Amino acid sequence: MPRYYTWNASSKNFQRRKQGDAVPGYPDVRSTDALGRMYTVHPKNNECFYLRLLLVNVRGPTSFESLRTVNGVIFPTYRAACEELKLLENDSHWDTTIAEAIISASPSQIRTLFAIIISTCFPSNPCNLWHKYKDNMSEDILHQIRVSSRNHDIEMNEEIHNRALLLIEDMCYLMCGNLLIRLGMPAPYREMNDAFNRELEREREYDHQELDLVVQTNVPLLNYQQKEVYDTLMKAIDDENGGLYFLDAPGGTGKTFLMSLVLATVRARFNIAVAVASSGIAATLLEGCRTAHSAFKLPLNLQTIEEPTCNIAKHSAMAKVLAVSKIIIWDECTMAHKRALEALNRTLKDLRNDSRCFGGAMILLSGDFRQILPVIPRSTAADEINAYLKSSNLWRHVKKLQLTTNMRVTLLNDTSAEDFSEQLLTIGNGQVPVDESSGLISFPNNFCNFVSSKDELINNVFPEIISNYKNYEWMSERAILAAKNKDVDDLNYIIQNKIIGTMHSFKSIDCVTNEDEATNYPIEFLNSLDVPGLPPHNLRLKVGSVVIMLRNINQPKLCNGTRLVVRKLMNNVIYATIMIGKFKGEEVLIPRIPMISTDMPFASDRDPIDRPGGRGEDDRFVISLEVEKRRFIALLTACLEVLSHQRLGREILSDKGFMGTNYGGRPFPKRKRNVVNPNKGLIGEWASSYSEYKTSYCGRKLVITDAKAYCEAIIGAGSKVGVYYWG
Ligand SMILES: Nc1ncnc2c1ncn2[C@@H]1O[C@H](COP(=O)(O)OP(=O)(O)OP(=O)(O)O)[C@@H](O)[C@H]1O
Repeated sequence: MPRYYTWNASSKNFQRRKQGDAVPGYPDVRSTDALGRMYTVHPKNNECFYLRLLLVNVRGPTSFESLRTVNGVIFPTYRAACEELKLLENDSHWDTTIAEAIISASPSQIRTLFAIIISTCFPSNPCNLWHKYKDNMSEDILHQIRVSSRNHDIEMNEEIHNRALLLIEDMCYLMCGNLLIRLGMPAPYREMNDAFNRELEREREYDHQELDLVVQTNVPLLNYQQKEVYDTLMKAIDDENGGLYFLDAPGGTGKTFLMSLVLATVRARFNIAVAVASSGIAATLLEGCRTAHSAFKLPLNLQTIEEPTCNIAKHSAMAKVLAVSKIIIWDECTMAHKRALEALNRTLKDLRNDSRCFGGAMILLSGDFRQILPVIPRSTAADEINAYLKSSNLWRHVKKLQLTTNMRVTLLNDTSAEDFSEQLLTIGNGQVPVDESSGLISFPNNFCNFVSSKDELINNVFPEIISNYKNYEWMSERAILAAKNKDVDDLNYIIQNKIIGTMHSFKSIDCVTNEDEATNYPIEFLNSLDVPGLPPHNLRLKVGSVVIMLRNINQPKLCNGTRLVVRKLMNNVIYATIMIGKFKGEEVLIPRIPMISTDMPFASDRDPIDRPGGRGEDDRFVISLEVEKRRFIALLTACLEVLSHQRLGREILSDKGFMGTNYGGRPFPKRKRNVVNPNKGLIGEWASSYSEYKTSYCGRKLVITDAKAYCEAIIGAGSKVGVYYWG
């Protein structure tokens, strides 16, 4: 429109341009290269909002009617057309999700899908869904009853539905810690089966004979070091004096083997042993293991709380479990924030009414500090060091146990594997010389096969992918890791194109949860953001694509890091087969899931999966972007990082009212250079003169590397500030 027309403010209409280039064939028409900008519309302005949504999503519409036409059907309203195009979230979505699933899924798969939906997706009327599909979710129970009673005339009844509800409630309790009644569902009738004691029962319902057999078979296999550690731990458990132990062992030395054996020994004696891990994927390696955050109900914002505690009520089932457990094992603890361990310490003291360290409980930490330290977004190396376990006051109580013999190498008897493991240890121990000018290290020549291009890398890792991609065993053995999301996207794109089949596109539905902010954040802007921890707005998948879950939705089966291969793609559900771990080969259904990013001031909903390469293909569903005023500094950081268009950045900031050439009334400092905040390191380079900052910074996207620290350094923490965005 602006190309051919200008707005006449006095007559309030558009008029043809009088200036500009002549348009061949139209003597009176002139055009310019002006770009049009659509007004943002508040969602309450219903049809206008949906019309705008269609305008930014439908390509090449020729009329308003063609905008409302989807797959040849003309819809009566813009809203209906948006719904058909899956641009809007609505409650019927969950209905269609289950309707799609029941075509080919088993009743137990449908129950799991239903439990995931009501635990994580918050449908407004879960009861209706239950009543509509309860028969589909109970068919296997009816079948079992018919077989066991040898009576095929038994019909579906309340008792059978109740059994299905009990199974769903158990799953929901593990997924989100809530009973069905709290999720808007009818409460199942439990006789002796008190829901409160479920947690305790779960920790006790192991096959003790099987565990005994594991212990008898594996204890004689332990090598000398492992046996020594095993005996020390078992003696400490028997003495019941508690203690904090750290099993320091590099990869392959048999940590998992040993810890599994300790867990089996304690559980075989009808005692409780709690196993947790810092990451979902590590949790899949130990029997009955969960993530530490979920089991201990740790706060998510550990970085900002000085003295956190676990969110476990003293009379809850989990409190009982922790109070009577003989040992608590925490795998990959080296990735945990020190405050997580401190929170556990405080909570255990309280729950066990014991002022000793960890309330006198026996804690076994395991991990390898050569591997990944706690990940703290937008932090410096110093922040990570400050957050890791060794900098906690509790560390002085640690009794160290060590394993050094690499069992993988010993068992394989492979000298090249031995060399590789030694090289890894040398790097991990910091013994490889660092190049002083670049701060980088060089790999030894025989460290690995070096390649010169992405194509060569792909061909080496995925040779003959066209004929091999259906072989899940082959696919599960290989992956390419990349440090940057952009590289992951590029690699995924190339690899997916090599797979035969139709590419399906799953687009997220992004919105601001606070409707008042809706006009400040147009949907196309939200779509353009690439938020850490969330899948891309347009997730493209093929049957055969390898994906990685980004969220723990059904631990330990479906957790952050689980690799799956896509078997079937439907509009609302993905059928996938688990490729690794204890549940390898199991088929699962993954619905679209609302996701809210805690990493940024955005709340975003997307499906949690990742493509071959590393980051994880999620099909994201709804991104609700929540911007809180008190977190606007973080938003600024986000804007500075993600906006590639200066004008857009400038407008957003000015729309919010934090635009200006000074900060909180103070003039912009011009004289300092390389300002260093003692806590944050270098936070930005300041110009020495007005003309220098005008010329050298003009048009740069990332003048400020850490907006929060920057603002705090200038006018103090917590102050209201505005950051001028030069453009
Ligand atoms: N004593 C043992 N007897 C037989 N096999 C063993 C023994 N110890 C370890 N293994 C085997 O060696 C391999 C490596 O052990 P494990 O996975 O427990 O090591 P890890 O220290 O946990 O390694 P990572 O840190 O890489 O996960 C496994 O296949 C395990 O079954």
